[in-house]
Amino acid sequence: MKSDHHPSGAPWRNFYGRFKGKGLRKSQEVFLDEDLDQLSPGPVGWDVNPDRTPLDLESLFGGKPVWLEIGFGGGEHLVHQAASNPDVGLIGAEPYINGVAMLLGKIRDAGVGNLAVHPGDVRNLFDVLPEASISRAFLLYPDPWPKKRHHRRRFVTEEHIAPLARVLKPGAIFRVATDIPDYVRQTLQEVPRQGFEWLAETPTDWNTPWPDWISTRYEEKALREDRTPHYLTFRKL
Ligand SMILES: C[S@@+](CC[C@H](N)C(=O)[O-])C[C@H]1O[C@@H](n2cnc3c(N)ncnc32)[C@H](O)[C@@H]1O
Repeated sequence: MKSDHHPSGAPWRNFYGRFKGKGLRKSQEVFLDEDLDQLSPGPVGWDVNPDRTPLDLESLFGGKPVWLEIGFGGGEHLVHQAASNPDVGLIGAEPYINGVAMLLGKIRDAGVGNLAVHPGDVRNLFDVLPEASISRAFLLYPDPWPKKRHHRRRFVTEEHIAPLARVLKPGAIFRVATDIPDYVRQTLQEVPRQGFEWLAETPTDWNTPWPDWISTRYEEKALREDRTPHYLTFRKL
């Protein structure tokens, strides 16, 4: 069933138009318009594809394996992975408009061309990604929703993980980082229910970062506030 998380179904330019005068500096607005026009392969997702034709990842990335980062925040990890893995195509999804602006600056500085942006809710992207098309997914410091009555809004619930599981290839890796012990609990409970196994010793233990890790803005904040990062690795069955 198709979900409908972006009510207007408007083209991406209108999506940005809605943010004009709402916290973005003028230079960032221009920057977004110009850079998204020039960005190769450009924005993806059904906001730019209201007919929801499945994305042709072959023509987007020339047959490279495709990795997905969900909620890339300021984009530091996404650009790092794109720069370190030129033989991979990266897609990042993030509805936070200032985050998209920050990412575009980093893409420009790093000069990476193997990165596509979905400037919106990843659920809209799931609707247009072909089944078993993604080789790796990252969920880094997802919104914690600390109150018990809000736990069902967390990303690691069936609503999000079932469509993620659909688009991942069998054997694909799904990495989750969080500094919230109760988020670890819920992740270990919910993710395996959707057809994943936890690789408890990858990396060596859950307090050791992955070898290719760079810290994100939220991880830096957690460390400053004395919270301990946890790194969980799952494999899609
Ligand atoms: C706590 S921040 C972490 C940002 C970044 N990953 C980091 O570690 O610095 C969580 C991010 O997830 C994004 N997010 C929340 N729900 C999302 C969704 N459904 N699709 C895509 N991104 C989402 C938020 O906008 C926010 O930027």
